Amino acid sequence: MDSDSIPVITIDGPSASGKGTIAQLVAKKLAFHYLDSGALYRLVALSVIQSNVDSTNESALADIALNLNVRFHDSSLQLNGEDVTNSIRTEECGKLASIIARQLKVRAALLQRQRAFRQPPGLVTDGRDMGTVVFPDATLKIFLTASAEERAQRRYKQLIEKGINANIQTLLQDIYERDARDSTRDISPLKQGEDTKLLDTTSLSIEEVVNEVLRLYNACR
Ligand SMILES: Nc1ncnc2c1ncn2[C@@H]1O[C@H](COP(=O)(O)OP(=O)(O)O)[C@@H](O)[C@H]1O
Ligand SMILES: Nc1ccn([C@H]2C[C@H](O)[C@@H](COP(=O)(O)OP(=O)(O)O)O2)c(=O)n1
Repeated sequence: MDSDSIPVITIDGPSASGKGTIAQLVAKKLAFHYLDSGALYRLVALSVIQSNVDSTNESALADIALNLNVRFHDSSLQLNGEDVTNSIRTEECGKLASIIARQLKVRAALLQRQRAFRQPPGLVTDGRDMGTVVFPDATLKIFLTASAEERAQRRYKQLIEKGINANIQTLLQDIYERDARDSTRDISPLKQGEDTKLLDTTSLSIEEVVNEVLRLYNACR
């Protein structure tokens, strides 16, 4: 099966819209592979935090991105053999990832690694530019969103459940800032492509969203 014929579902959208949750559940239902592209940017950010490399040194960050020693195993993540599953989920890491993600060399260094996840029988992947840049020929492209207030509530609940300290007002401000940074950058901005289905999940349950994505996928195969 050549790579172009391997089905891909892309789920792009702003922070805490539910992309990762929905993508993982859809991948499980279809027995497809799953790629959390945001985790790659977060791993670069974590490497910067841990090594205090200058986050404006684009070439140094591109080297880090190119040589990430990462292992994805179900829902856990190892960087250089160390479990960083929760360490990358802090808002500090998410914010730095968003700042670093504006750099062309970092994005270029992660592109082939992301595309290598396209393996039989198929791939479900979430991020900001999966349908617009990484997999432009994806079988189904979804833009998943929700109100900023709902997304702040979801992220707050999620972080507290992970034992990570959080403040709802700070989270809401972080979400507004991250939304603006990710959608106004020059390179690979977060946007709904013309061939992309909009799914506003503000008032939908996880199950309703998963069922809608599966319905859309079955309708376009
Ligand atoms: N439709 C939904 N309704 C309520 N909670 C949701 C919904 N979708 C996702 N969540 C929850 O919101 C939180 C953030 O979801 P996540 O998948 O991490 O978002 P993203 O990957 O877009 O940042 C998770 O705790 C998840 O369980
Ligand atoms: N495909 C992607 C994925 C993430 N990024 C950047 C921009 C995002 O704010 C950060 C973190 O992404 P991530 O999806 O982990 O963030 P959320 O879980 O949506 O809060 O990385 C990107 O530029 N392109």
